[in-house]
Amino acid sequence: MSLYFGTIFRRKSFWCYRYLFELREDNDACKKAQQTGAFYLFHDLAPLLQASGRGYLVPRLSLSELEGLLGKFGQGAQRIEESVLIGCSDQHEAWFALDLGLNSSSSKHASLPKSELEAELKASFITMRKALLQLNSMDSSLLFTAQALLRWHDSHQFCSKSGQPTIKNMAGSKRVCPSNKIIYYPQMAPVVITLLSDGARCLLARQSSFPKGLYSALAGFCDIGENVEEAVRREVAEEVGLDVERLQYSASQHWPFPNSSLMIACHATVKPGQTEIQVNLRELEAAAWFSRDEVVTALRRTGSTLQQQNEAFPFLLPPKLAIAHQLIKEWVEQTCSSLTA
Ligand SMILES: NC(=O)c1ccc[n+]([C@@H]2O[C@H](COP(=O)([O-])OP(=O)(O)OC[C@H]3O[C@@H](n4cnc5c(N)ncnc54)[C@H](O)[C@@H]3O)[C@@H](O)[C@H]2O)c1
Ligand SMILES: [Mg+2]
Repeated sequence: MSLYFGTIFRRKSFWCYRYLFELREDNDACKKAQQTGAFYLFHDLAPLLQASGRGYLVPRLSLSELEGLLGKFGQGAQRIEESVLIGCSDQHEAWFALDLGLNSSSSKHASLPKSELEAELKASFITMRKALLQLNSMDSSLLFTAQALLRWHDSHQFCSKSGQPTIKNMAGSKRVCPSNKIIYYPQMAPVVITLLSDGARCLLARQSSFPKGLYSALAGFCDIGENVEEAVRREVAEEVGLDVERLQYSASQHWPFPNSSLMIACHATVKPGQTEIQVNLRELEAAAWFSRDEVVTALRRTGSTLQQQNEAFPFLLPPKLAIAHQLIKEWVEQTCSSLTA
């Protein structure tokens, strides 16, 4: 079993994109790639991690190590066909993810006992929410992809038209209904996330489910038929009763919660003088304008974790991995340069 320190996930090369495309299209090539590939393990959608100092390392198994492990638990190599392709290295080492703890109704294989697996692997299956606060951006990106794909396969075992079990291709990039040939592809839900500014202040809000003191940018799922601009205007109006004046795209991020979302992050401004917030209490617990100084102080306190949270720090911002954090940081930098210009 080898351990990675997060140096594996960076922008893919041209060859890597082409290789992954080939593996998705060709079941035999994908099966062959498993022989020299590496496997990331999950148990009921929780990734296998190994505590190291203040963070986690992500263990990976070779095919022979995985076969040995399955053998110890009385399962054959056929189980490996449930794995999904999640990436590759520039040296064409393919990476797969396999969940040994899902209890799918159509799976031929039983879920393996978590604590025995953990003892055997000398590592633990940690929920993604817990791991999120301590993983680096490279590892988290790969694990988010893996979890999203594994979750999608688990919940798309049957054709919604015929009711028959669907069949996964080797890479796990699609499922097909054998009776009517309908092809199902993994899906993400588009979500807009907007940092609203009145020039001097930015608007942050919190839901009652957030950790104590945590405020974030306004977020909301796109409605069917909406474009990004419409979704931003609607969400801002629905949640805080304000009109968006100018809108600027910033960046995007795949986010695993609650299922699999594509977060589309934007900066927006309100018309000068039109800043009175009407909080929609069905959606939010609170929303308020924060000055640049207040945000700068809160950013200084926000590491990659929320561990500092306590009574002495009433105002917290999302962790570094969240795109909300990046939006807020960008706004601080922009207001700083406009102040000095
Ligand atoms: N990465 C980040 O920085 C960041 C920051 C804030 C929020 N988020 C994510 O954005 C997501 C959306 O924000 P929100 O909760 O304010 O959304 P929201 O304002 O649209 O409110 C959520 C409600 O929308 C409805 N809804 C409509 N389509 C849905 C779908 N496809 N899936 C689930 N619910 C749907 C449900 O009734 C749900 O209760 C959250 O789940 C959160 O994880 C990410
Ligand atoms: Mg919302």
